[in-house]
Amino acid sequence: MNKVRGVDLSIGYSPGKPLIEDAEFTLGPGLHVLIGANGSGKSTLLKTIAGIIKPLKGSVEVNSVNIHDIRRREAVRLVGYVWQNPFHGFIEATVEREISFITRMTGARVNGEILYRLVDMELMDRNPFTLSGGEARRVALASVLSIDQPVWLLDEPFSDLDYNGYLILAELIRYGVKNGKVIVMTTHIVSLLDPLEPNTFLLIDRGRRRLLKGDWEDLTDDLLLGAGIIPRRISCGITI
Ligand SMILES: Nc1ncnc2c1ncn2[C@@H]1O[C@H](COP(=O)(O)OP(=O)(O)OP(=O)(O)O)[C@@H](O)[C@H]1O
Repeated sequence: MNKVRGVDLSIGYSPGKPLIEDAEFTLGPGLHVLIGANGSGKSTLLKTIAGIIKPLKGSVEVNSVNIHDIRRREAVRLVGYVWQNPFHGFIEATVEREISFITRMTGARVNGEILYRLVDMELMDRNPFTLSGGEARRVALASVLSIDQPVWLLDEPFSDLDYNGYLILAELIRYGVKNGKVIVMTTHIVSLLDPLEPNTFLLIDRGRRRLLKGDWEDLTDDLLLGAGIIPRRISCGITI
Protein backbone atom coordinates (compact mmCIF):
# COMPACT_ATOMS: atom_id res chain seq x y z
CA MET A 1 0.00 0.00 0.00
CA ASN A 2 1.42 3.41 -0.98
CA LYS A 3 2.16 5.74 1.90
CA VAL A 4 3.74 9.14 2.61
CA ARG A 5 4.88 9.83 6.16
CA GLY A 6 6.13 13.04 7.72
CA VAL A 7 8.12 12.29 10.89
CA ASP A 8 8.86 15.11 13.35
CA LEU A 9 8.99 17.32 10.27
CA SER A 10 9.93 21.02 10.26
CA ILE A 11 10.21 22.78 6.89
CA GLY A 12 11.29 26.14 5.53
CA TYR A 13 14.34 28.02 4.35
CA SER A 14 15.82 29.32 7.59
CA PRO A 15 16.28 27.20 10.76
CA GLY A 16 15.24 30.13 12.95
CA LYS A 17 12.02 30.69 10.96
CA PRO A 18 10.31 27.39 10.07
CA LEU A 19 7.09 27.54 8.04
CA ILE A 20 5.74 24.34 9.64
CA GLU A 21 7.11 22.80 12.87
CA ASP A 22 7.03 19.28 14.32
CA ALA A 23 4.50 17.86 11.84
CA GLU A 24 3.56 14.17 12.09
CA PHE A 25 1.33 12.79 9.35
CA THR A 26 0.60 9.65 7.40
CA LEU A 27 -1.12 9.82 4.01
CA GLY A 28 -2.46 6.62 2.52
CA PRO A 29 -3.94 5.99 -0.94
CA GLY A 30 -6.46 8.65 -1.95
CA LEU A 31 -6.77 12.39 -2.55
CA HIS A 32 -5.43 14.79 0.08
CA VAL A 33 -5.90 18.53 -0.39
CA LEU A 34 -3.30 20.93 1.00
CA ILE A 35 -4.62 24.39 1.78
CA GLY A 36 -3.28 27.54 3.42
CA ALA A 37 -2.99 31.28 2.91
CA ASN A 38 -0.50 32.76 0.42
CA GLY A 39 3.06 32.22 1.60
CA SER A 40 2.07 29.70 4.30
CA GLY A 41 4.34 26.98 2.88
CA LYS A 42 2.20 24.76 0.60
CA SER A 43 4.71 24.64 -2.28
CA THR A 44 7.56 24.27 0.21
CA LEU A 45 5.87 21.24 1.80
CA LEU A 46 5.29 19.61 -1.61
CA LYS A 47 8.91 20.25 -2.63
CA THR A 48 10.08 18.76 0.68
CA ILE A 49 7.95 15.63 0.17
CA ALA A 50 9.32 15.37 -3.40
CA GLY A 51 12.89 15.42 -2.04
CA ILE A 52 13.75 18.72 -3.79
CA ILE A 53 14.19 20.70 -0.53
CA LYS A 54 15.75 19.21 2.60
CA PRO A 55 13.69 19.48 5.80
CA LEU A 56 14.95 21.71 8.60
CA LYS A 57 14.27 18.78 10.95
CA GLY A 58 12.79 15.29 10.75
CA SER A 59 12.19 13.23 7.64
CA VAL A 60 9.80 12.27 4.84
CA GLU A 61 9.29 8.60 4.07
CA VAL A 62 7.69 7.50 0.82
CA ASN A 63 6.78 3.82 0.83
CA SER A 64 9.13 3.44 3.83
CA VAL A 65 12.10 5.01 2.01
CA ASN A 66 13.60 8.30 3.21
CA ILE A 67 13.11 10.46 0.10
CA HIS A 68 16.22 12.52 0.90
CA ASP A 69 18.45 9.42 1.09
CA ILE A 70 17.91 8.18 -2.46
CA ARG A 71 19.23 9.31 -5.84
CA ARG A 72 17.29 11.98 -7.75
CA ARG A 73 16.24 9.65 -10.56
CA GLU A 74 14.85 7.14 -8.03
CA ALA A 75 12.96 9.89 -6.20
CA VAL A 76 11.43 11.05 -9.52
CA ARG A 77 10.26 7.49 -10.25
CA LEU A 78 8.58 7.36 -6.85
CA VAL A 79 7.09 10.86 -6.61
CA GLY A 80 5.74 12.96 -9.48
CA TYR A 81 5.84 16.65 -8.49
CA VAL A 82 4.14 19.10 -10.87
CA TRP A 83 5.25 22.64 -10.06
CA GLN A 84 2.96 25.66 -9.72
CA ASN A 85 4.12 27.70 -12.73
CA PRO A 86 4.44 25.41 -15.77
CA PHE A 87 6.87 27.74 -17.55
CA HIS A 88 9.35 27.51 -14.63
CA GLY A 89 9.97 23.83 -15.33
CA PHE A 90 10.43 23.87 -19.10
CA ILE A 91 13.98 23.29 -20.33
CA GLU A 92 13.65 21.81 -23.82
CA ALA A 93 13.09 23.35 -27.27
CA THR A 94 10.05 21.23 -28.24
CA VAL A 95 7.05 19.79 -26.41
CA GLU A 96 8.06 16.30 -27.58
CA ARG A 97 11.53 16.60 -25.97
CA GLU A 98 10.02 18.18 -22.86
CA ILE A 99 7.68 15.22 -22.42
CA SER A 100 10.33 12.58 -23.13
CA PHE A 101 12.88 14.18 -20.76
CA ILE A 102 11.58 12.20 -17.76
CA THR A 103 11.99 8.86 -19.55
CA ARG A 104 15.53 9.81 -20.64
CA MET A 105 16.29 10.80 -17.03
CA THR A 106 14.75 7.83 -15.21
CA GLY A 107 14.50 5.04 -17.77
CA ALA A 108 10.86 4.54 -16.68
CA ARG A 109 8.19 3.56 -19.22
CA VAL A 110 5.55 6.04 -20.35
CA ASN A 111 1.88 5.30 -19.80
CA GLY A 112 0.57 6.44 -23.20
CA GLU A 113 -2.99 6.79 -21.95
CA ILE A 114 -1.98 9.46 -19.44
CA LEU A 115 0.12 11.28 -22.04
CA TYR A 116 -2.40 11.27 -24.88
CA ARG A 117 -5.25 12.32 -22.63
CA LEU A 118 -3.37 15.41 -21.52
CA VAL A 119 -1.54 16.59 -24.64
CA ASP A 120 -2.83 17.28 -28.12
CA MET A 121 -0.38 15.60 -30.54
CA GLU A 122 -0.47 18.71 -32.76
CA LEU A 123 1.54 20.51 -30.06
CA MET A 124 4.49 18.10 -30.16
CA ASP A 125 6.73 20.22 -32.44
CA ARG A 126 5.95 23.51 -30.68
CA ASN A 127 8.36 25.40 -28.45
CA PRO A 128 6.92 24.94 -24.91
CA PHE A 129 7.61 28.59 -24.07
CA THR A 130 5.13 29.69 -26.80
CA LEU A 131 2.18 27.69 -25.39
CA SER A 132 -0.94 29.26 -23.89
CA GLY A 133 -1.38 28.98 -20.11
CA GLY A 134 -3.76 26.02 -20.33
CA GLU A 135 -1.69 24.21 -23.00
CA ALA A 136 1.46 24.72 -20.89
CA ARG A 137 -0.29 23.38 -17.77
CA ARG A 138 -1.28 20.19 -19.60
CA VAL A 139 2.22 19.70 -21.05
CA ALA A 140 3.76 20.21 -17.59
CA LEU A 141 1.36 17.65 -16.08
CA ALA A 142 2.13 15.14 -18.87
CA SER A 143 5.89 15.71 -18.65
CA VAL A 144 5.84 14.49 -15.04
CA LEU A 145 2.84 12.19 -14.56
CA SER A 146 3.23 10.13 -17.75
CA ILE A 147 5.53 7.65 -15.95
CA ASP A 148 2.65 6.86 -13.58
CA GLN A 149 4.43 7.20 -10.20
CA PRO A 150 2.79 5.81 -7.02
CA VAL A 151 2.73 9.33 -5.50
CA TRP A 152 1.58 12.50 -7.28
CA LEU A 153 2.05 16.00 -5.86
CA LEU A 154 0.15 18.65 -7.80
CA ASP A 155 0.70 22.34 -7.05
CA GLU A 156 -2.49 24.23 -8.03
CA PRO A 157 -3.04 21.97 -11.05
CA PHE A 158 -6.43 23.43 -12.03
CA SER A 159 -5.06 26.95 -12.58
CA ASP A 160 -5.37 28.06 -16.24
CA LEU A 161 -7.54 25.09 -17.27
CA ASP A 162 -10.84 25.54 -19.07
CA TYR A 163 -13.79 23.23 -18.31
CA ASN A 164 -12.59 20.52 -20.70
CA GLY A 165 -9.11 20.63 -19.11
CA TYR A 166 -10.72 20.46 -15.66
CA LEU A 167 -12.68 17.33 -16.66
CA ILE A 168 -9.58 15.64 -18.12
CA LEU A 169 -7.51 16.32 -15.00
CA ALA A 170 -10.40 15.31 -12.73
CA GLU A 171 -10.61 12.01 -14.62
CA LEU A 172 -6.85 11.52 -14.23
CA ILE A 173 -7.09 12.12 -10.48
CA ARG A 174 -9.93 9.57 -10.29
CA TYR A 175 -7.75 7.10 -12.21
CA GLY A 176 -4.91 7.73 -9.72
CA VAL A 177 -7.13 7.24 -6.68
CA LYS A 178 -8.63 4.06 -8.15
CA ASN A 179 -5.11 2.72 -8.68
CA GLY A 180 -4.01 3.29 -5.10
CA LYS A 181 -1.86 6.38 -5.58
CA VAL A 182 -1.28 8.92 -2.83
CA ILE A 183 -2.25 12.24 -4.41
CA VAL A 184 -1.61 15.54 -2.64
CA MET A 185 -2.77 18.73 -4.34
CA THR A 186 -2.97 22.37 -3.41
CA THR A 187 -5.76 24.75 -4.29
CA HIS A 188 -7.18 28.12 -3.30
CA ILE A 189 -10.69 27.17 -4.51
CA VAL A 190 -11.83 24.19 -2.46
CA SER A 191 -15.27 24.01 -4.12
CA LEU A 192 -13.55 22.78 -7.32
CA LEU A 193 -12.48 19.70 -5.40
CA ASP A 194 -15.82 18.70 -3.86
CA PRO A 195 -16.90 16.62 -6.92
CA LEU A 196 -13.70 14.56 -6.53
CA GLU A 197 -14.64 13.58 -2.97
CA PRO A 198 -11.18 14.07 -1.41
CA ASN A 199 -10.28 11.90 1.59
CA THR A 200 -8.61 14.51 3.78
CA PHE A 201 -7.53 18.12 4.01
CA LEU A 202 -4.17 19.32 5.29
CA LEU A 203 -4.36 22.91 6.49
CA ILE A 204 -1.33 25.05 7.28
CA ASP A 205 -2.06 27.22 10.31
CA ARG A 206 0.40 30.00 9.50
CA GLY A 207 0.24 31.77 12.87
CA ARG A 208 1.05 28.64 14.88
CA ARG A 209 3.22 27.03 12.14
CA ARG A 210 1.19 23.83 12.45
CA LEU A 211 -0.13 21.35 9.92
CA LEU A 212 -3.70 20.29 10.74
CA LYS A 213 -5.26 17.20 9.17
CA GLY A 214 -8.95 16.34 8.98
CA ASP A 215 -11.65 14.57 7.00
CA TRP A 216 -12.82 16.50 3.92
CA GLU A 217 -16.43 16.53 5.21
CA ASP A 218 -15.25 18.49 8.26
CA LEU A 219 -13.76 21.35 6.23
CA THR A 220 -16.21 24.15 7.03
CA ASP A 221 -16.30 27.75 5.78
CA ASP A 222 -15.52 28.89 9.33
CA LEU A 223 -12.32 26.84 9.29
CA LEU A 224 -11.40 28.22 5.86
CA LEU A 225 -12.09 31.83 6.82
CA GLY A 226 -10.14 31.43 10.08
CA ALA A 227 -7.08 30.34 8.09
CA GLY A 228 -7.42 33.14 5.51
CA ILE A 229 -8.63 30.82 2.74
CA ILE A 230 -11.44 31.56 0.25
CA PRO A 231 -14.64 29.99 1.65
CA ARG A 232 -17.09 27.99 -0.46
CA ARG A 233 -19.74 30.69 -0.02
CA ILE A 234 -17.68 33.58 -1.29
CA SER A 235 -20.08 36.20 0.02
CA CYS A 236 -19.25 35.27 3.65
CA GLY A 237 -17.82 38.24 5.42
CA ILE A 238 -16.71 40.14 2.33
CA THR A 239 -17.16 43.88 2.43
CA ILE A 240 -16.13 45.85 -0.64
N1 LIG B 1 13.88 29.66 -2.16
C1 LIG B 1 13.36 30.39 -1.16
N2 LIG B 1 14.15 31.01 -0.26
C2 LIG B 1 13.64 31.73 0.78
N3 LIG B 1 12.32 31.87 1.00
C3 LIG B 1 11.47 31.28 0.13
C4 LIG B 1 11.94 30.50 -0.98
N4 LIG B 1 10.86 30.04 -1.67
C5 LIG B 1 9.78 30.50 -1.00
N5 LIG B 1 10.13 31.24 0.06
C6 LIG B 1 9.23 31.89 1.04
O1 LIG B 1 8.65 30.85 1.83
C7 LIG B 1 7.29 31.18 2.14
C8 LIG B 1 6.38 30.03 1.70
O2 LIG B 1 6.39 29.99 0.28
P1 LIG B 1 5.51 28.92 -0.52
O3 LIG B 1 5.77 29.16 -1.97
O4 LIG B 1 5.77 27.58 0.03
O5 LIG B 1 4.03 29.37 -0.11
P2 LIG B 1 2.60 28.91 -0.68
O6 LIG B 1 1.75 28.55 0.49
O7 LIG B 1 2.78 27.87 -1.73
O8 LIG B 1 2.09 30.29 -1.31
P3 LIG B 1 1.07 30.67 -2.52
O9 LIG B 1 -0.32 30.35 -2.05
O10 LIG B 1 1.28 32.16 -2.64
O11 LIG B 1 1.50 29.91 -3.75
C9 LIG B 1 6.99 32.52 1.47
O12 LIG B 1 7.12 33.55 2.42
C10 LIG B 1 8.07 32.61 0.39
O13 LIG B 1 8.39 33.98 0.12
